[in-house]
Amino acid sequence: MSKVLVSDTIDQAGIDILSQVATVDVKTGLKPAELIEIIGDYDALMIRSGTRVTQEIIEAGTQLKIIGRAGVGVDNVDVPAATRRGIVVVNSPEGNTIAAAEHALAMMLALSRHIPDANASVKRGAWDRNSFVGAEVYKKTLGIVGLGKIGSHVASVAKAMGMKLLAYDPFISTERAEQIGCQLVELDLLFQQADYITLHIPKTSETTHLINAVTLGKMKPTARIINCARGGIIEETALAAAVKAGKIGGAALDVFESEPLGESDLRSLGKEVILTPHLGASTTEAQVNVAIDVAEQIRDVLLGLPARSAVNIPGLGPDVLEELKPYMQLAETLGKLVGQLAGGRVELLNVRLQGELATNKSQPLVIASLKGLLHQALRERVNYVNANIEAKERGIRVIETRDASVRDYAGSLHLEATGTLGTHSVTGALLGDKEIHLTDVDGFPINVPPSKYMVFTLHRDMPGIIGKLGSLLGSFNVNIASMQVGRKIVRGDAVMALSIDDPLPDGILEEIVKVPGIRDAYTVTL
Ligand SMILES: NC(=O)C1=CN([C@@H]2O[C@H](COP(=O)(O)OP(=O)(O)OC[C@H]3O[C@@H](n4cnc5c(N)ncnc54)[C@H](O)[C@@H]3O)[C@@H](O)[C@H]2O)C=CC1
Ligand SMILES: O=C(O)C(=O)COP(=O)(O)O
Repeated sequence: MSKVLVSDTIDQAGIDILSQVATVDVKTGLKPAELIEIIGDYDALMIRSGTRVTQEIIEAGTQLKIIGRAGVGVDNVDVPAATRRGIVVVNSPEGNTIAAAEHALAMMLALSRHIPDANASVKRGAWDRNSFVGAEVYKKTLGIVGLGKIGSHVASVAKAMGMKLLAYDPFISTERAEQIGCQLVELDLLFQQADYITLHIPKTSETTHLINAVTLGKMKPTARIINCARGGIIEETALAAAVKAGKIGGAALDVFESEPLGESDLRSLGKEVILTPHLGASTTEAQVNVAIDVAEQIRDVLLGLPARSAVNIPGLGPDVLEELKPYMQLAETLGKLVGQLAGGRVELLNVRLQGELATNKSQPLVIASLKGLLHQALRERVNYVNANIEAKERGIRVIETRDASVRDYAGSLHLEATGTLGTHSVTGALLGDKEIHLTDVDGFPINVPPSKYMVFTLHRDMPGIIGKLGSLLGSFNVNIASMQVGRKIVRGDAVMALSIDDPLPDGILEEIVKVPGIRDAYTVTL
């Protein structure tokens, strides 16, 4: 039975799902050294933001197949290191969207009305109404940095509260922003005009310290900043200094450069600064959502199925996956076949999407083709996660082409591999009930479903050759399940595809090519 380590607090609903397929150990608060010591026993690791999954931990996780982040941000996981090792990293992109957006809105209102300090003063026994006169958000300008899932929900609620919305997000269109009721502007303009600035971006090299002494200087002295995205987007010492000097109205922070927050100037600031301990996703609803979402993906991957929200398998979102799954199986089979026909070292793989398939996303099909191609060399060490990297490291160039005009089948996939021993090509399509069929080998039309063990020959189309091959294989006790010949012209060159029940015993290929008329023979395992 597989073993899963849960190293941060997650909802029981997730544990229940994992327990269907694995032994689950919940061990929270582990020190890095403790995690390194035990991770080698586990097939999967489930975390939240509390565990830093470093390269060292990934390398110690020799059995690891998947790292599941029960939440959105994967900045605490060394994703490139996981990818190199072929470990899938999954998250829950939508499970806590509402929780995080509502926390940002709550922070904005709490900041405007001094709720935390007013509450504390009443609890201390005071009745001080003068110190806590607030400001309305109605008709104020909210600047949203990052108009993704959380930023968009913040926008729709803020709009309903009568706020004017500006947004900065270089990756979304003006139309999309307008749909949400936001005016897309440059960052400087947003900084200059906003009364409230809320951050909903990932932490990347571009966004680290996006809010610093210089950018703070561009804001209104009354502006209030909310960060429920990631610590480190704001330079905390610069922010604390700006608040202290009255250069900025205030800030509400849920996330910090280093968590838990240690010694910090922020702690000593007054009612204009509100701090919460990374609570954005901490609602009952969100925790159930993310735990189920990620536990299901871990379960699926441990059962050998694909994950729907893998962050390190490009182009493999749930929508794409559902539609392309049968074609990915086709691509992988064709990749295995063309790799074995090509033999030797493959230097170039041409992946051509034909017919209806030409309008589809090609990336997952290229990855699946490469996975198949590299299977011969790497066996189960190659997967959807590392196929691209492994191919690059082996110097395999990949060309993707599309040809919508090929109409032999609704949609077909053509792979051509060129290597040290020459060029081979195969084409396949899904027929009937999505059954894989090989429809072309080396330019010769055939129509056979692939089987585990196959033999292909290139020969001259002439009487008697099929009989000779049949009796040769019979004499070695090789049972032929099916046989088909593909030819372009009568008595020209032809290809024969044979399905056999067992692997071809050693030494027989050499006998096959001795049959007069047979020029080449290949045996493949699919
Ligand atoms: N405080 C908490 O507990 C939580 C924090 N988060 C964090 O909130 C952030 C946003 O999450 P989602 O909305 O789900 O992500 P998302 O991926 O839906 O949206 C992020 C948006 O930021 C934009 N963006 C990327 N780089 C940018 C840049 N340099 N400048 C401006 N915009 C940029 C993207 O185009 C995208 O539209 C993430 O950092 C996530 O980790 C998420 C959930 C809970
Ligand atoms: O989902 C995210 O990105 C979060 O920041 C939530 O973090 P958490 O799961 O509460 O540790």
